[in-house]
Amino acid sequence: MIIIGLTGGIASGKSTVSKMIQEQHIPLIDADQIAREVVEPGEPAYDEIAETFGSDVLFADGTLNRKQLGSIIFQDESKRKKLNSIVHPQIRKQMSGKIAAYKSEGTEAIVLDIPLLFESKLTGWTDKVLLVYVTPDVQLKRLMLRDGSTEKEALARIQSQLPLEEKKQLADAVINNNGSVGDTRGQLMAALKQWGVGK
Ligand SMILES: CC(C)(COP(=O)(O)OP(=O)(O)OC[C@H]1O[C@@H](n2cnc3c(N)ncnc32)[C@H](O)[C@@H]1O)[C@@H](O)C(=O)NCCC(=O)NCCS
Ligand SMILES: Nc1ncnc2c1ncn2[C@@H]1O[C@H](COP(=O)(O)OP(=O)(O)OP(=O)(O)O)[C@@H](O)[C@H]1O
Repeated sequence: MIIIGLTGGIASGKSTVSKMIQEQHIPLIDADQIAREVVEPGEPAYDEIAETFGSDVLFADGTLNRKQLGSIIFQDESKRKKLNSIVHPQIRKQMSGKIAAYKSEGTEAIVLDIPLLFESKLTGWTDKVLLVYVTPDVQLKRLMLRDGSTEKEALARIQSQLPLEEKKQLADAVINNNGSVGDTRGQLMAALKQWGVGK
C-alpha cells in the first residue's frame, strides 16, 4: 500500500484538494476531523482539556468552545504545546488504527491529510508527501476571508506553523494553489499519475 501525506499551511487549500482526492475514490484519513472527534465530551482528551483550560473553553452544554480555545492557544506557544500534548497522541492512535484497517483490506493507496505533518514529525508514516502551497499574501487573504478574522488573528495562526516556504523544500511534490481550482486539479492529477495512483 502506498501512503501519501497531504499537507500544507492553514488555508492553503488542503480541504479543496482532499475533496478532489475523494472524488477519485482514493480513501483519505482527515486529521482535522479526528481532532474534532477526540475532543467530544466523554472522550479522554476532553476531560484533560477541561481540567487544564477550565470552564472558559466550554459552552454551557459542556461542549468545547473551539473559537475560545483557538484564541488562547494561537497567541501562546506554551499553551499550544500543552493542548498538542493532550490531543496529538489521541489523533495518532486513531489514525494508526485506520491505516492498519486499510492495509489489512489490501487497499492500494491511501491519503493522510495532516496539516502538521512536518511539525509533528510524521513523515515516517508516509511514502510520499504532497504539499499544497500558496504565497504568504494569498494565504493571509484567503484565511481572513474564510474565517472573517482580523489580520492579527490570521497572522497568529499562520505563525504557529512551519513556514510554507520551508515545507516546500521538504515535499516530494508541490501543488501551487495560487491559481484557479481547475489549475490545482490538473497539478493533483499529475502528481497522482507520477506515483501510479488512481486512473
Ligand atoms: C484550537 C482548536 C480547538 C481551534 O479549532 P477551530 O475549529 O478554530 O480550527 P480547526 O480545528 O478547524 O483547525 C484549522 C486549522 O488550524 C491549524 N491548527 C489547528 N491546531 C493547530 C495547532 N495546534 N498548531 C498549529 N496549527 C494548528 C491547522 O492548519 C488546521 O487545519 C483546534 O484547532 C484544535 O483542537 N487544535 C489542536 C489539535 C490539532 O493540532 N489539530 C490540527 C492538526 S491535526
Ligand atoms: N484555488 C483557489 N482559488 C480561490 N480560492 C480558493 C482556492 N483554493 C482554496 N480556496 C479558498 O481558500 C480557503 C482555504 O481553502 P481550504 O479550506 O481548502 O484550506 P485548508 O488548507 O483546508 O485550510 P485549514 O488548514 O484551515 O483546514 C477556502 O475559503 C477556499 O474556498
